[in-house]
Amino acid sequence: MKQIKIADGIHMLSMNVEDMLFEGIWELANGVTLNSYIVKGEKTAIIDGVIGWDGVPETLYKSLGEIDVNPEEIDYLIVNHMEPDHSGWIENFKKINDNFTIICTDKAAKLINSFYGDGEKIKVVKEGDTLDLGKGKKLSFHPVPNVHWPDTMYTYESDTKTLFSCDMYGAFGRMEEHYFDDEMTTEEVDFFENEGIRYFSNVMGTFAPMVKRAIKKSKEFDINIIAPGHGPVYRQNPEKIIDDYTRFCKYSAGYGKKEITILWGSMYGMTAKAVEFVEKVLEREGIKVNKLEMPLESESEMIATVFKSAGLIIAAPTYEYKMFPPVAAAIEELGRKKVINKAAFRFGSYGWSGGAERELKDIIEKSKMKWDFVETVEFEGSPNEEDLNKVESGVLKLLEKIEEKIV
Ligand SMILES: Cc1cc2nc3c(=O)[nH]c(=O)nc-3n(C[C@H](O)[C@H](O)[C@H](O)COP(=O)(O)O)c2cc1C
Repeated sequence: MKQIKIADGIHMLSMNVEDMLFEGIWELANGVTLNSYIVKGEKTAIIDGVIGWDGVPETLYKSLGEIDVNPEEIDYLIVNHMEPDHSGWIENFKKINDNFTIICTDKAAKLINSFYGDGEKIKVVKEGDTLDLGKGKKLSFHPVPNVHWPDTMYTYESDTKTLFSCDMYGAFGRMEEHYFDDEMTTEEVDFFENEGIRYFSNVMGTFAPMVKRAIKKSKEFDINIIAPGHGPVYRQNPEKIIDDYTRFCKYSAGYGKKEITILWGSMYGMTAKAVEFVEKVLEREGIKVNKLEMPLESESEMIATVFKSAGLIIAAPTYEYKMFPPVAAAIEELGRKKVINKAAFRFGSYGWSGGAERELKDIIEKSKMKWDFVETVEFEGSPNEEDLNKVESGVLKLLEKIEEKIV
C-alpha cells in the first residue's frame, strides 16, 4: 500500500489488487487499485476504505501510521458506497476503535447495518449536508444514486476543491509509480483509457443513465482534483475524465470508436474461413479490427471490446438448432450489460436446418438491445465464392452504417 499526498491535509492510500475476480466475475487482466483517502483537519476522516481480507486492514493501519494518523483516533468513516471492496475493513476497524461516526446516505445506512450491524454509529446525510473537520477542511455530501449501487454519494472538500467520486470516474489497472494524471506517460494515458473502458463496461455500463446524471452533478462543483476509489487521481485536467466518461456513456448507447469487432466461434473452421476473408476486406478498407474468438476470451475483455466498437460482426454457425453456444452466451451477456443500438452484421455456416439466426433474433428481442442489423448471410458447409461475395457486401453495408456512430 502506498501513501501519496494529494493536497495539504489530504492523502491517498492506494493498494494494487491482482489475484481476484472483481465482483466475483471480472478477470483483472491488469489489476485494479483500491484507493482510500484521509482528510485531516482538527478531526480526521477516512473516505472510502479497502477490502476486508486477512492482513489488509492491518496494512492500512501501518500506512496510516506512516502519515502520522493513528487509526484509533479516526473520527469519521465516510462511506461513499458500502460495497465491500470499499467498506470490508470496517469489521476489523471496530476492534481497535469504538469511538467513530460513519457518515453515509440513508440507503448505505441500511446496507451497513445489515452487513456489519453498526446502526448506532451512523449519521445519515442528505444532499448538501456538511461536516467541518476544522483547519479549513470542510466536507459536503451529494448522493448520486445508482451509480453502481443505490447508496452512492460524492464527497466534496471545499478548501482543496477535491471531489471524492468513489466508483464514478474510476478505472481498472494497477498503479506502480504514477498516481496523478500529470505524471502519466502517453502509454499510461492510453492504458488508463482502456482500463477505464473495461471498468465502465464491466461494472458501470448497466447504470449508464444514472452515470450521465452523476456527470451532470459533478459539473456543478468547482473542481481542482477528482479522486476516485479506483485508478488515477486527476489534478492537472479533471475535465479529461469527465469527458471520457461522457464518451463512454455514448458507447453504451451504440456509438463507438472507428473499429469493428468480430465476435466469432467455429467448430470445424467453416465460419472461420469467412472470418479470415472479412479480416482482409476490413484491412483493405483501412478499418481497425478486433477479433474475439469465443469461448477463448474472458467476459471482461469481450464486453469491453464490443462496447467501445462502432460496429460488430457476429460470425457463428448453427449448433443443435441454435447459435453456437459460446457466441450466444456472449450476446446474452452484452444484453445484460445493456450494450444497445450497435450496428451489426451476422454470417455463419450451417449443416442442414440452420437455427442460429432465429436464436440471435430472440436474444436481441428479449434483451431489448435494438441492434441495427445488415441482412444476415448464411451458407451451407464451406462458404463458396458467391457466399463470400455476399459476406463482403454485408461488411461494406456495415461500414456505411457505422459512419454515423463514430465518436
Ligand atoms: C454438435 C453439432 C451440432 C450441430 N447442429 C446443427 C443443427 O442443429 N442444424 C444445422 O443446420 N447444422 C448443425 N450442425 C452443423 C454445423 O452447423 C455445420 O457443420 C457448420 O458447417 C459448422 O460450422 P463451423 O465449422 O464454422 O463450426 C451441427 C454441428 C455440430 C458439430
